[in-house]
Parts: sequence; C-alpha cells; structure tokens
Amino acid sequence: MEDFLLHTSDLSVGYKSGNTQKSVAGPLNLTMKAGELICLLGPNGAGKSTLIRTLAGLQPALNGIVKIDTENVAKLKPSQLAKKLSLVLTDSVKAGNLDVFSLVSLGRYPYSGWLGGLSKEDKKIVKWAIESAHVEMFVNRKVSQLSDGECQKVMLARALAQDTPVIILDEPTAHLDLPSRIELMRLLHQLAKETSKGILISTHELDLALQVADQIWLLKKDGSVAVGSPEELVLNGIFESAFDKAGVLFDKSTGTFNIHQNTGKSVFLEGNGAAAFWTKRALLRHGYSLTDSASALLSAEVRDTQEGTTWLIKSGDTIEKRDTMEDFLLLLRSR
Ligand SMILES: Nc1ncnc2c1ncn2[C@@H]1O[C@H](COP(=O)(O)OP(=O)(O)OP(=O)(O)O)[C@@H](O)[C@H]1O
Repeated sequence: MEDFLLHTSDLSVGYKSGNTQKSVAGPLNLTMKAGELICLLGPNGAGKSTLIRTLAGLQPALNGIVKIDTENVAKLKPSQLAKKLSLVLTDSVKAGNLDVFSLVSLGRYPYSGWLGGLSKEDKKIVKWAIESAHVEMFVNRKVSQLSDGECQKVMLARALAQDTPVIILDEPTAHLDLPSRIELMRLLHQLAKETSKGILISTHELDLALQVADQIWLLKKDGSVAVGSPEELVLNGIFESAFDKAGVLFDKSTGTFNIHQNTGKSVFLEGNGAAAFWTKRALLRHGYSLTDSASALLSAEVRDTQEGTTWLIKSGDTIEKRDTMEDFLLLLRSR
C-alpha cells in the first residue's frame, strides 16, 4: 500500500438526507501513484464532482475509506489534510482585490498560518510555483483583471505552492480555448513527471485525456468505474460504450468521435499524407464511411505530385481525374 499516494477501498460516494441515502458511484477501489496524471472521465451526472469532493474530504463517503499515504482522509484535521492534498475547483477564483503573488502565497498558509509571514523557504517555493505554472508575466496584476485561462493557471500555481503530494483539479479546462486547453494539459503532464506528485483532473476533454493521461478512471452511468491506460480502454471497447449515444460513434482507428450521420455508402481510399487525411475527413463529413476493402463499390485515390494534388475515382478499368477536392466530391456523389 505504501507505494500509493492515494487509494480508496470499497469507497461509495453520494448524498445523505435524513434517513435516505443516494449512492452515486461505488464501490470504488482506486489507486494513484507518484508521478501519475490521472484523468477522471464520465458522462454528465456520472459522479465525477461528487467523487472529487469526497476524495478531497469536502463531503463524507457513504462507505469505505480514502487514504493519502497511510492516513485516512476522514480522520485528518483540515490543517493536516492541507499538507497532503490541494484542490482546485472550477469557478473557485473569488479572489477579489488580491494580486497574483498574494494569491499564490496563500498556498503556503498550511505551513505559515494565516498571520505568519513567508519564510525564506516559503518564498522559494512560491517563486518555483509561479515559474512552474508559467504565470510570471502577470505576477503583479490583480486576480480580478485576469482572463479565465490566466486565472486557471494562477490557481494551479497556488496549488503548487501548497506543495502537497496530491493535487486534484475539477474541470480545469472548462473555460479555456483549444490552445490553452492543450497547453494546460501538457503542463499538468509535465508537472506530474517532474515533481513526482500525483495529479487527478476531471475533464470532458476526451481526446486530450487519451493523449496525456497515464491512467484513466472512467466513471460509468451505473456507478462503476473502469480503470486503465487510455489505449487499453479504447481497444477493449469500454471507452466507446461509456459514451455510447445514438448517432455518436467512436472511431478506434483515429481516436475521435464521429459527429456525422452515415449515408450507408463506403469508400476505399488510397493515398498518404495531408491531402489524403483531409480527404478522409471530408468524406466522413459528407456521410461516407471508409473501408479497407479494395472491393468497395466506390474506390478512389489521392495522389500528390509536383504539379499538385489530384483525386482519382476508379470503377473497373475507368479512371476519372479531378483537380480539386470539391470536384472530386461532386463526382463521387453522382456515383
Ligand atoms: N447536493 C446534491 N444532493 C443530491 N444529489 C446531488 C447533489 N449534487 C449532485 N447530485 C447528483 O449526483 C449525481 C452526480 O453528480 P456530479 O455533479 O457528481 O456528476 P458529474 O459527473 O460531475 O457531472 P457533470 O459532468 O455534469 O459535471 C447527479 O445525479 C446529480 O444530480
């Protein structure tokens, strides 16, 4: 057990009101090791936030135990827990008039106390946290004057300043644009490796999670959890079935969800490189499916030559050539 930073045994999470109890997920036997970035995924309402709040000691477990190192989270005083686990919740930035440096410095309060000033060591850690989260450039700005993305990174810096073995972030990418989402995910991945902390994030970024997570905890609607590497969960079909909805299909070969309705026609497409990749995307968008079978009714090729790209449609011995993707798609539609 000592190898685990965090582990749960037969943990059930949910809500109690009077004599009634509503179990949301469980029993969960989960483990987090040092240096791991874990992505907690699951459809809306599966219980991700409930689990995070329970792991962080913000709400009691219905059953079972959460341990960090060897300590039972439910038995720790808040001041002891604050040295073990830092938590960043979505929309947690209500910092009013504070400047960024002061907010990040608040991460040191479990060590310095509210009234204690920062020691030399505290200052060193705050500086490290600011640099690691890449927020040096707005360290003197008021938190209220930052964008959501900048705030999110400042909250991460505060969590780093708290210097706990476990960091948990609830939907850290919720308000970010795509480049910022990628940047934050990459940063979390790198931090987990460099600091040997265990980082858990809940997210709806399925494709990014598949790329960066060391482990995925996939909460299902029935309250159970599937655990594994991204590749394992995709290849054994668990990932696909957890997000199964009519008309939404997960494509194992590309790791993406198809959002297009299929026309029932399939195309065998030959060709490599960027032009072939984007031709495949255009075909999917137009409702075709792609097949590996050369005997498909529709057979085509994308050819990159020095003169440019050409698209060929083949039927029997006849080959028709088009010089733009648009003309190629028009011709295909007439077949
Ligand atoms: N305070 C509460 N009391 C009772 N039930 C609650 C409470 N908060 C949430 N729930 C219910 O618990 C279930 C899990 O909710 P939770 O917010 O943990 O899901 P989630 O996976 O984080 O969802 P989302 O992806 O939509 O954020 C839902 O059915 C929700 O309605």
